[in-house]
Amino acid sequence: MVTNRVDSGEAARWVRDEAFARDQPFGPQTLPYGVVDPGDGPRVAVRLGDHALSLRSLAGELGPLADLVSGTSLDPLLAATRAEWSALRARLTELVTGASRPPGAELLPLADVRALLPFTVGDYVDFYSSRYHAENVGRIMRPDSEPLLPNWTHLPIGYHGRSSTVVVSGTEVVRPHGQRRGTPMPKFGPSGRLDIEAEVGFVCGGPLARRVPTSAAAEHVFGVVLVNDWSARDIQGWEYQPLGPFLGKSFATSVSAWVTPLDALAVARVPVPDIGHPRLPYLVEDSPWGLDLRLRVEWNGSVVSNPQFADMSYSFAQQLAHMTVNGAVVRPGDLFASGTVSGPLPEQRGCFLELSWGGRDEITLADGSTRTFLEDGDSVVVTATAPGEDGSVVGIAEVAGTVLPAPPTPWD
Ligand SMILES: O=C(O)/C=C/C(=O)CC(=O)CC(=O)O
Ligand SMILES: [Ca+2]
Ligand SMILES: [Mg+2]
Repeated sequence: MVTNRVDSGEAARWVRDEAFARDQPFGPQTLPYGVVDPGDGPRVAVRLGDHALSLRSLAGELGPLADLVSGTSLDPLLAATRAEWSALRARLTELVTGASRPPGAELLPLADVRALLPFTVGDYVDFYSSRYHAENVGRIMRPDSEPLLPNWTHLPIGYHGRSSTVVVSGTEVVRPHGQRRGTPMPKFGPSGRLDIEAEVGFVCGGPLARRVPTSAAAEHVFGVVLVNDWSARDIQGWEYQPLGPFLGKSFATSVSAWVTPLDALAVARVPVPDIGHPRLPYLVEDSPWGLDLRLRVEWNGSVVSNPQFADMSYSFAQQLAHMTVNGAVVRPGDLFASGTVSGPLPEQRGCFLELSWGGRDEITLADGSTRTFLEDGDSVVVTATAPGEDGSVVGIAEVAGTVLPAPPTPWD
């Protein structure tokens, strides 16, 4: 039995003040959705400071909207409409900023719950929409060619990934085995160049649709998560031509446990950098907007990079329009990632391939140790913040992971 941990009788507001301060990244201006299990089963919740507020426990206050959040995943909520998402958020904002506690409201310390993968991941796509990342990777991996191929400025390059290996923040990541370059035979064994990619993921919702125009993208995107697209660069470097990444990226992709609704990011809208030439009509937006999300990458507790999502060259509306322009459908639960977020400055690079320039330059961590790629036992945490209303800060929940050693080779 879960006890209700809110002490009654607190003045003014029914939730502890520290969860409410407007400069807290997870105050009432944020209210991201997730699924937590305190030990007696999962329930949908919103994060408030360092607590999870169970929405099942607020059913009596939510009217017909309660059905969207009374189960054990966000799937029914994602399958609803933007009007319902906005109505639910408005009602929750009222409830969490109210003076008195709704009867039975269950507020659980995050330290006492397990946060689960909050929705069933449908199709997973990974884009490549940072010009800085694409140019850097081109220079590192293909030093004798132009860094950008001619198609890059005309379409958001992407590939279809593996949704069954999308895992929630905190899940340990096992170093993968695979083939890498070797003469006369390729080598096989644990990856020696395990890397991360700091990205922003868009969680789809709303009615099933195809050929989504840029103007309708917000009807089909519920919110955002942070993504770490773990990448084995030696496996990738040998296998990726001509069809793109395959086993070098399909072993694990981590996402935040909390989905920040687009409605929480209204103040964070920023223009998308100009691509330098006209776009084809299906990629034109009246006023293309990206998001001013400021990412932070920590490697074993040392901050090694601060990528800015505002530097991305394609908006999520253009990515969704492109993904569906051929008649492919988008469904609730589909996830598309932005591509590695990198900026013009070295300290804004969103992967270790770039930060170490292909393994050439060592990165020094706070404990004095040096790295190029990940070692067993290393941990990476990516966090982000965005500007919110009235000078507040909106937090985008962390995506964290620790590397476990590779198991024995399959024939050992
Ligand atoms: O071959 C290349 O240029 C590199 C491709 C990637 O690493 C693909 C990828 O995951 C794209 C990204 O996250 O930006
Ligand atoms: Ca990626
Ligand atoms: Mg991956």
